[in-house]
Amino acid sequence: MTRISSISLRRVLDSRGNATVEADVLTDSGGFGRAAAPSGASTGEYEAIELPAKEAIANAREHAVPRLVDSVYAGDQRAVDNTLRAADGTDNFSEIGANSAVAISMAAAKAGADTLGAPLYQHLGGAFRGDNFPIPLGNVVGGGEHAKDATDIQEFLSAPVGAPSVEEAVFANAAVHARIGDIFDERGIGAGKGDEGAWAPPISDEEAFEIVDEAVSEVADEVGFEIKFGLDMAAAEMYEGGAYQYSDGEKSTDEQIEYVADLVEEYDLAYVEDPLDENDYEAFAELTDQVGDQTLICGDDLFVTNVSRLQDGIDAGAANSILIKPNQIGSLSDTFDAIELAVKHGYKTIISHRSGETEDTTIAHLAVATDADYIKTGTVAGERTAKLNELIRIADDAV
Ligand SMILES: O=C(O)[C@@H](CO)OP(=O)(O)O
Ligand SMILES: [Mg+2]
Repeated sequence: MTRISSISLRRVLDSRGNATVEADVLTDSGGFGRAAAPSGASTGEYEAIELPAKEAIANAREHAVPRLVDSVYAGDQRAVDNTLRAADGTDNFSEIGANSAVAISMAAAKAGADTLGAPLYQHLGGAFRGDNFPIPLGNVVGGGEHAKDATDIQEFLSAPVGAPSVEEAVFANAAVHARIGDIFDERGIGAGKGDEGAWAPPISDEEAFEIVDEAVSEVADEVGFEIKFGLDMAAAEMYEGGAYQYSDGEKSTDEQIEYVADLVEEYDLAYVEDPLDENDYEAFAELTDQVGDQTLICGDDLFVTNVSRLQDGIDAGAANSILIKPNQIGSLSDTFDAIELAVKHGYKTIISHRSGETEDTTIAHLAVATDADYIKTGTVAGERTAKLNELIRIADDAV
């Protein structure tokens, strides 16, 4: 029996030192699941609403917990998530908070898996999952909203596209991160780290491109397989007054499209996330038309893991891949719906962490369960390695 017998909610720390929501779900037969909500800094305008942790917990205790306990089966994910939606009563979880909702949704999934004695990825994805692994995109240099006085572009991402195993891919990204640290030392550049553990150097984007390119090719030579790199431009954060604001001037939308297309060409980029503003489907479509056969153009703030925004993108031909963040939409069922729609229309899927994270490893299981093409979950910091190490364990059949 997987009927939920109790739900506890508490405030815990995230990696930025902010409060977030952790949920424990217990079932009649002793199944147990624990999960915590992550939190974004460069959040999309259309994301589900994160409430202050105390408020989210109080509201979920009042509205959601009584509806779930003794009534809903933890193994029945749709029922759990429909109950969360009904208890909330809004379309963006602004009543109980997407942070409470996603923590309960993920904890229920883990309790369901525990009751079955199955690993989470198998409970979510079925018996035939566990052989295919996503390519990890590793944030190695960054700035934007994740670090002050660093690059304009939010994330430079190592992409070990030729790695023969997930383990080798994870170690390749760590080697790229380390090599970049050495290059900074050689050049006398003092760099701290941003919210996700990437280097946050006080250099221009241009210099960052040159350094990341050098590090990636050196490590590729060492390990003997292909490593490319990509970007999260988080361009909605730069878009102000009808133009993209860079430290050395602004670019119109047409100039931004040309700039990104040139970067794809020059650096053979594997991936470009949010190169344009979150409201500009048309510009996304134009760029996708120009370079979509050479690289992934990914919508994060553009789609916010939301099926209706994704459908608009599909109709417009905007992007060819989607970033998937369960807390952007608030439940695992909604997350699965977005993935299913993406796959149906040939969009690649990238399961992603947030800049504020905990030691929770749900997204590693989600990526394997859904056969995702990529996972973006950092490179070195503990809350990032929690997910990367979990992928290695899943590959080793040790979860
Ligand atoms: O923009 C992003 O893709 C994410 C994760 O890297 O950042 P944040 O969680 O701050 O939105
Ligand atoms: Mg992003």
